[in-house]
Amino acid sequence: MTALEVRDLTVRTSGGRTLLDAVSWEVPFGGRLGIIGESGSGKSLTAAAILGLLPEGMTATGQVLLDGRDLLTLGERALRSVRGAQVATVFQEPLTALDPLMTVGRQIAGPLRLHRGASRTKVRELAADLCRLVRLDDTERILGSYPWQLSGGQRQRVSIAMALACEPRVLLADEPTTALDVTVQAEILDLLDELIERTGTTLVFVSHDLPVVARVARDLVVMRSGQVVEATTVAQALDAPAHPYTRQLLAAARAVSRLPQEDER
Ligand SMILES: Nc1ncnc2c1ncn2[C@@H]1O[C@H](COP(=O)(O)OP(=O)(O)OP(=O)(O)O)[C@@H](O)[C@H]1O
Repeated sequence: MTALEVRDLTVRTSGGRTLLDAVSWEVPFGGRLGIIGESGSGKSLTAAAILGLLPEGMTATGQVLLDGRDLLTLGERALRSVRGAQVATVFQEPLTALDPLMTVGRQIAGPLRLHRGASRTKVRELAADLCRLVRLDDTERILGSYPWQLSGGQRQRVSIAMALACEPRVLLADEPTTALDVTVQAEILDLLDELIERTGTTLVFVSHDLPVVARVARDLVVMRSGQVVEATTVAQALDAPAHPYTRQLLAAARAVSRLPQEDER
């Protein structure tokens, strides 16, 4: 069964420029979809349109079906209860998602109270559990810290903990590891991989980086200039990419040699 489906999603500016052009894809429950494309291809706008967070003046047409319900028809109030509770997000720079003036403990508590209606004591317990889940074992210190007192990797772990706090159906991750150095990036990808597997959360993972997507996604949508140019699987894209643009992305990724070379596989 389909967890999230985007059907003919088209986004236009108030000036009539088409930024997304009839984008369609779907991801089944427990599926892992990667969306890849170069800068400006429309990946982030797709994510924003799904969440009802398009910049002012842009309009979206088509359908965004979550469990069969079209999110594009929902008002702001209804959307707010979808965001976080049903579709959670992790973004590139956790500092923009985290409030610099609030301790990590209070930030993790927010969604737990709002969406899960947990009591104060229960919230403290759940927050500590979540920290351990994302392997922030120095729980008391982490919960009492402000975001700027943590490393980039720790902050992204906190964002992941917050995203998973409400047991969302879909986790939408937009370049979640791009700002991290390669070692930390690998740790965060392994963590995401493990948590997604364990919780059965449906994953939509947006990145410009094919090797990164290949690590966590199974299905793949390749975007260019606001359109889907190829819908395939990661395995197929690595093995026999059909579209010239996908071949180009693969060649570029191989050139920096983080994917097995053709003769090594
Ligand atoms: N606020 C905006 N106003 C006008 N055009 C915009 C705005 N935001 C994005 N665009 C345009 O929409 C297109 C898609 O942008 P989008 O941010 O979705 O690309 P992306 O694939 O996510 O790129 P990146 O990897 O750099 O984030 C681009 O042509 C971009 O210039």
